[in-house]
Amino acid sequence: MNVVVVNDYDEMSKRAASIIASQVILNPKSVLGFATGDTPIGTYKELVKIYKEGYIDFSDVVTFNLDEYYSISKENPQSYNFYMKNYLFNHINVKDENIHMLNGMCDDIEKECTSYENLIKESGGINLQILGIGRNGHIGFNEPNANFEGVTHLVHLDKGTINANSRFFNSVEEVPTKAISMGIKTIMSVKKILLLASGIKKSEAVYHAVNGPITPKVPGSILQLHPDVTLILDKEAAYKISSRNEKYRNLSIVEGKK
Ligand SMILES: O=P(O)(O)OC[C@H]1O[C@](O)(CO)[C@@H](O)[C@@H]1O
Repeated sequence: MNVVVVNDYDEMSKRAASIIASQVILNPKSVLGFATGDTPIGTYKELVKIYKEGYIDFSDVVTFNLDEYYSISKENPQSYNFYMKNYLFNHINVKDENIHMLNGMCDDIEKECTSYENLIKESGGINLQILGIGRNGHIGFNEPNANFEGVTHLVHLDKGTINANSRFFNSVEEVPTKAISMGIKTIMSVKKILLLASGIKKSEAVYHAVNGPITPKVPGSILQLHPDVTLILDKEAAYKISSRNEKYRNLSIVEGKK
């Protein structure tokens, strides 16, 4: 695992956006995997900025998203479909037909999951997957005790995740209790992973993902077995790995582009 520590959220976002931009510049037909949540919002804003400056062309890029709440319509402002349009897709020249998002209102979940897996395979596989990490160590919506062999499937959300995500809803009762998510096996089959984490609340999860035993109790720990993972952490998210593990004690702070 390649661990990069930057000062703060803004630097994390700029650095992540420049990695995604380079991927697209080097391979305009890239297949990108996107995440949602608070963490990548700044990255998407930076990416839109780079696009508006004329440096990147998304017209041949294909996208897949990690997950979607079940059952929620794509027009619902709490949906990840809405989020992606709002923060990214409405502002860049990615083609609608190249955007793939899970349908949180599908009638047949099994069919939805199988066809999503097939679409990923037909696209040639994901070149670069952006990941966040939950406070409980989840990646995508693969909650603790997730099956490491799992592909896209219906997930029952953990109480901790429901509570953490209630900040996006009017009340905790409104948070969906289920979601459809790429599985751990789907995530592990991508070519390159960029995991972003910011803030002290992520510090424990990051520590266990990077330094702990590889265990379904911390789904993110499986990433230790992936051949090409870069973590971009701000100082707070890196706090526990750098204070508890000699190997990471002297991680240098990489100055982001101002
Ligand atoms: O960035 P946040 O809001 O802390 O969420 C962490 C992770 O949880 C999810 O929202 C669940 O999929 C991810 O998209 C995200 O990376």
